[in-house]
Amino acid sequence: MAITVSSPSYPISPLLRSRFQQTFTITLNPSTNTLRRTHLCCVSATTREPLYTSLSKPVQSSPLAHLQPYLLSEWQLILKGWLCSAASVYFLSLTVPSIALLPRVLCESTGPQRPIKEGLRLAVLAAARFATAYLQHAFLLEASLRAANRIRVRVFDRLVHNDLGFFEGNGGVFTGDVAHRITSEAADVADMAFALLNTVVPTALQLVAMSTQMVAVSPLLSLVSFLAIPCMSFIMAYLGKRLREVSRESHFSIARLSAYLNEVLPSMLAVKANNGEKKESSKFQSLAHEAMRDILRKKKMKEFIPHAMKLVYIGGLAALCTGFLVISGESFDGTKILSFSTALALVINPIQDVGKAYNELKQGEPAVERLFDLTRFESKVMEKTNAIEVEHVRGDIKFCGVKFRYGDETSPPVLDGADLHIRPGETVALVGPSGGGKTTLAKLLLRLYDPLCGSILLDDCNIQDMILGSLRNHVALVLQDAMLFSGTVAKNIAYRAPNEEINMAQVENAARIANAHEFIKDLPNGYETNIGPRGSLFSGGQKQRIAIARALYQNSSVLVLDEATSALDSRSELLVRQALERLMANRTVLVIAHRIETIKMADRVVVLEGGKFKEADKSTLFGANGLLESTEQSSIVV
Ligand SMILES: Nc1ncnc2c1ncn2[C@@H]1O[C@H](COP(=O)(O)OP(=O)(O)OP(=O)(O)O)[C@@H](O)[C@H]1O
Repeated sequence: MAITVSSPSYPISPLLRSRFQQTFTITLNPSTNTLRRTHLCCVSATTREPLYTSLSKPVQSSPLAHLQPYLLSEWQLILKGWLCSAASVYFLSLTVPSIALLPRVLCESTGPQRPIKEGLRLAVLAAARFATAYLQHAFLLEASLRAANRIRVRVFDRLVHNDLGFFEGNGGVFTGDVAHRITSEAADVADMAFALLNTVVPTALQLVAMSTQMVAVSPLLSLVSFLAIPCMSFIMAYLGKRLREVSRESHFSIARLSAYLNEVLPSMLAVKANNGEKKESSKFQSLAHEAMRDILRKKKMKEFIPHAMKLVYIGGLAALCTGFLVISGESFDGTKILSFSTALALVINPIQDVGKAYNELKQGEPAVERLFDLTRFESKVMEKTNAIEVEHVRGDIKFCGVKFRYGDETSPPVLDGADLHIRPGETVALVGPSGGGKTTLAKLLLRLYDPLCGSILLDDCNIQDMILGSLRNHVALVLQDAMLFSGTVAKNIAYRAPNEEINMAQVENAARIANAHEFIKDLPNGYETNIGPRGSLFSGGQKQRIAIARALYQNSSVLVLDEATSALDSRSELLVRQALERLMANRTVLVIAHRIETIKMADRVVVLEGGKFKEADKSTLFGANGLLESTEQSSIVV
């Protein structure tokens, strides 16, 4: 049974809320009528294109349920922390009567011996209390940080295994937002875990110990004192709800700020070239102001809650105790009063701690939800359980009636029954109008997306039957944007190899063939030079040659090449072209061609238009009149 509800209870940023219309399909378990799964379908308000895939996991009502397994995995540290807390409370409970006795000892003793002895006893007890309290904090802090780190690692691991569609915007989450969740919000989760661990047992122990002392002095007055607690619970519940809302808003504003920075900083070239500095500064200012306002609201609320609780508790307590004392006429001696009030003060402290922990809990809840949201998207590209490892391929590629579209049925198909056979060792140049689906075809060949119908065969084996890693080992991809990572040149060329298995001889050989060795050897540390973020140290042509060296290192039988459109100077162009020719030799190559020379080099040219392939004749393509109609529309650089 499926119900579609229009008002989502699922957390979503106001930014997304304003952009997208959401539809939630809640599936009920037919036998028990209980909520089993939530399928989330987020569609664009304008195109109605789905932006989320379905949620895969049963709904867990409480963020604490998410945290539980990670905390349990740190049980040894938690146990140590709680044992230290028990010891700390034990020393505290010995300290309280000693403090109460001290004035009498001072008044009654004739020599210095007894006060010194009592003073020393108190000092030892206080030192023991502080030492055990410190160890309690240290163990619990380590447990919560380790648990949060495990969550962070797990979330990232799920994230990198998501479909490419998730990162291409179909997940409805901006990359800056993702980075914010994994860094800053995971830190909030650690604070929340610590607050919980440091409150549940230690506070309960201290409350029990101090209450016992109070009850021992005056059971009735203690009972009256505890009556103030329910007043506090109401206030705490109300303020906690408010804090949760305020906290969620502040998470969203920071996430927006982070997403903005993530977008604008790598695009500084475009900003500067378009005189956009002022515009971007004012955009940042407004987002930063929004974030500051929301954070301030959260911080004020956080500060307010423990004080409000303390005030309510002490106020209620004073009223109740005074009323009780007046009515009952009970009287206390000095020691009893001191003992009772010390214990009472030490009850107020943990109650205040409960308030603070409640703060952290309410503030951490949205962070837990947002963090675990990232693990809920289910990949559409799934590896079959009986998928096969293919050792060697000749490079025979067949696209058989491939149909594909991004989004739902309302979006137009990018490929519509496309058929193409590329024989082993053949170089096929793919041309066609911009937006015709050339890059999409490359993505399908690497199984970054699956076709809606039809199949893609590599050496007559459906790529959906192959282990994903095995397929991607046999198909190398060289993109227009070289996509280098911060790290050394060697690590970039041998990106596929684990760091410890980099074969330097192969790296150097690949670099030589790719015409990259000459400039690499002149770098300060040669192959060990750090290339800066996204290879900022290199020119466009150098980056392309490193990307070609990377593909050569991979040594796959099939090469998919999205030729760069950006023009290089003639020498650089020649070096890149030579490198490409060497890379393409003895491989099956599908090249998304943007240059006439590449088309001339190819064995065949196919035009991708209207979602289908058409064979083109090279001689007519470069006839006396120049370019054919189809190439005129395409992005061929002449
Ligand atoms: N991740 C995506 N989500 C939704 N639509 C997409 C996505 N990627 C591409 N498209 C759309 O699919 C169509 C084909 O895009 P594709 O990038 O494959 O074209 P192309 O032929 O490579 O274009 P160009 O030559 O300009 O690079 C375009 O209409 C594009 O808007």
